[in-house]
Formats: sequence, structure tokens, C-alpha cells
Amino acid sequence: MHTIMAKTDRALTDPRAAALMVLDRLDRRPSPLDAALDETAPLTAGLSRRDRALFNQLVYGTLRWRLRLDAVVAAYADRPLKKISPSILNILRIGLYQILFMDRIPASAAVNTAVNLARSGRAAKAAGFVNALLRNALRSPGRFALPDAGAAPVDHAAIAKSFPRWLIRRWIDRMGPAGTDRLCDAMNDIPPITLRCNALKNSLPELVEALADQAEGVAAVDDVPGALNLVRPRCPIPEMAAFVDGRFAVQDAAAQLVSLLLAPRPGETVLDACAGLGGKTTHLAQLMTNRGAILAMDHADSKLVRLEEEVRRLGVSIAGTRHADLNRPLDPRSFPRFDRVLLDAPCSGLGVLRRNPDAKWSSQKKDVARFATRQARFLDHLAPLVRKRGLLVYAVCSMEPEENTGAVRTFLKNHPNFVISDPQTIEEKTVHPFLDQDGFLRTFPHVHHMDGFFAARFRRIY
Ligand SMILES: C[S@@+](CC[C@H](N)C(=O)[O-])C[C@H]1O[C@@H](n2cnc3c(N)ncnc32)[C@H](O)[C@@H]1O
Repeated sequence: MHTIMAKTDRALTDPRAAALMVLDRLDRRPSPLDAALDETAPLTAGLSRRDRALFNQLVYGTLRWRLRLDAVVAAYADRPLKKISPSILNILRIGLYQILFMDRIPASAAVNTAVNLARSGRAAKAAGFVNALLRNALRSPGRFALPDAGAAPVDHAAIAKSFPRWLIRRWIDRMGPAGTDRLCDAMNDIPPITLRCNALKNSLPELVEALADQAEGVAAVDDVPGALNLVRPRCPIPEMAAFVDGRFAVQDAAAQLVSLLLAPRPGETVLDACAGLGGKTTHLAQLMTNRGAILAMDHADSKLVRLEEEVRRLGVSIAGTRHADLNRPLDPRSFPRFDRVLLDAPCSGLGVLRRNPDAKWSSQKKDVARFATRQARFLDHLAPLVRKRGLLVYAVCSMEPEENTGAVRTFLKNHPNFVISDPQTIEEKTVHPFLDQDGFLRTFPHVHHMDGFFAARFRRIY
């Protein structure tokens, strides 16, 4: 099989070879992109800062525009896409991405480097194919045309914006072609790096001052106090002194709104039931001014280990961890009843495609319903742990109805002792502009310039 994996020496110094290695790895062993990047990190550690930026742009850009790039390949190839080896197809995608989407790379360099990549895989015939296809695409750009928007609106939008057809179909049904176009455009934008000021360690003006020489700019996020967008950082975030000192966490503004919706008070007891790496656990501790107690649970012990490191870095002293599998009922005798419970549930992640463009192609329509069933089960298992008059927040980074109002409806049907909490009682005023008429928190990339989240807040009444 043609693969660059064996050529690890090149992968260390050539950003295109490194990008190809990651894309090939995803094809061979499907997993979230983050996991593939973590796994291949030792092989890409030698890239210079400049080459690392190009590597990232190639990986993310090629995944983001994959369907569109494949449509261009199909227009110029002398054989069906299925007959092109996956690695050669990735080389073509990387080459075309540079030609079609990157101004600063001369087309000739994009072609030559693609041909070299094919050659380095010892596939001389494939190198000729890559060369001919890319040169044809440059010579006769008119051979590629989008499907007609009037006759085939779904095909047109899917290829023009590079999203799977099933997702475009459901978005057009919900928000029409113009709304879908706007959402796709926002999802295809490179997202900002958003930070959450850690109020346990510094104030917002102090953090802004500390970051002044670390990036070209630092901009407050409209309507979310404590959130900052970092513009073109001058070094990797983990190397910044303010990061090492725990003065901020990296977290999208929409994710910050979820903890604000739960709005725990100092001294309360809080359960963060799917705590992951602790993005919300540490925010909750901040809102509680490090007074009270938080139990952070997850079924992935490796995540809880990293959460504990994050808790230390950010100076949180009230969070403990516990392994739990929410697919099974929890033994109520081994838990206290909590004042507030957060379920930041595993979901399709279709609201964060701008950060995880690989999920465009790994997600399937049937996953959405599958996640909704699991979310309802997790909510069932957590409901008994909420004290009477206590609060439960359910959140997902998805805008899909099954995982939003669908999950809420199922929960309320099965648990008449819970109601949607009256929006007027939501203490934290920051979230009010993001609530809809039913009291649900909703954020949309094309409306709010943040990730797409949904959250509902319930009160236990008996
Ligand atoms: C959306 S992520 C949580 C992100 C986290 N709250 C944060 O803000 O960083 C969902 C989490 O659910 C966890 N999870 C998935 N299945 C689970 C299960 N059966 N029991 C417990 N946790 C589970 C995953 O490991 C993942 O960390």
C-alpha cells in the first residue's frame, strides 16, 4: 500500500508530508482528528513554527473542503474516485487545496510538491497521474462546474460549501437555502482561539495586559464577559507564561455560557457528570469562588487524570473526581443529592464542525438519533441525584432537534418532578440574550460567531 508512514524522516521536516501522514492515518483508522494529531505528534514535533502553521492549515483546510476538492478531482480524473488509492487521493486534495484556497503558495509549487509526495511513496505511475491531473485543473479550470442551484439545491450547496448531503438536506428543511448558506460559511471559517479569564488568578484587565505581547491582538467577546479572542498568537499557547500560571483556560464562548446557565453559588454542591478534561468543572469552580464542592465524573479515566492537572494549573481547590459510566444506573446510596447538576452530554458534535471539520465526514445521519437515546438514558440516571428544588442543566454542542428539544421532551415525559426553569429565575443575566422563547439557551456560529450549543435548565419540584 502506498503510504508515507514508512518515511518518517520526511514527515518530521516537510509540512505536506506530515499533513499526508495525518490524513492517511485517519483513513486507515477512523478516529477524531484530535486523537490522530496527538498520536502523530512525536513525528511532527520537529516542524519549524512556520511549517507547523502550514501543516495545520493543510490538515484542517483539506478536511474542511474535502467534498469540494473531491468534486474537482472527479472532474479531471480519468477514473472514478473509488479507483484512486486513498493516499494518492489525499495528495491530490492537499495539492488542490493549496491551488484553490491558498493565495500565498504558487500553483507550480503546489503541483511539484504533490508530485514529489507521490514519488516518495515509490509510486512513479501515480506521480505521473498526480502531475497530469493538477496541471489539467490549472490549464482548464472551466471543466469543473457546480450542480445547478435551482435544479439540485442540495447537491449544489453540498459541493459548493463542502458539507455532507444528508446534513445540508436537514438544514435546508429547517432554515431554508439562504440560512443554510450562512451557517455553512460560518462553519467553514477558521474559528478564533477563545480564552476564559480565570478569575481565581487574575482580573480581565490584568490578563489582557499579560497577553499584550503574546499575540497581535486580544479582543473581548461581545456579550460574554470574561471571554477573549486571541488574534495571531506569537507562540504556542502552552508555552505562554500566563497559561503556565493558570491565568486562563482555552474555551469557546458558547461553552462558557453553559456554566453561566447553571450559575452555581459559592458553598453549593455541584455534580459535573460528563466532565471530560474539565473545561466546565474549572469554570464552575471559578463561579463558586472556590467555595463549596464539585464532583467531576467521566467514564474515561485518562480524561480525569488530565482534568486533575487542569484543576491544579487553574488553582481550583474544590473539585474531586470519580469514575462513572452513565450508561448504567448510579447507586443512589453512594452519592449525596446535589444542589446543581450539569450534564454536558456526549453528542454528534455537529455544532462544532468549524473546530472539528473531520466530523463532517465521520458523522452519519443515524448517529443523531443514537446520541439522543443515550442522552435520554444519561438524564434518567442523573435525575435522582438532584436535590428537591435543585437544578439540572443539560447541554450539547449540537443544534440538531433530536438532541435538543427531542431529548428535553423525553426527559420531561419520564420525569414529571422536573420542569423547565423559569427564565426569569436565571440569576446570571449574561445568558438572557441567548435564551429563546421557551427558555432554552441556543447559540449559532452564523449568528453569534461562536460554536453551536443548546442547553436546557430544569428545576426539580418534588
Ligand atoms: C461533551 S464531552 C464533555 C466536555 C467537558 N464537559 C468539558 O467542558 O471539557 C462529553 C464527555 O462524556 C464522556 N462520556 C461518554 N460516555 C460516557 C459514559 N457512558 N459515562 C460517563 N461519561 C461518558 C466523554 O468521555 C466526554 O468526556
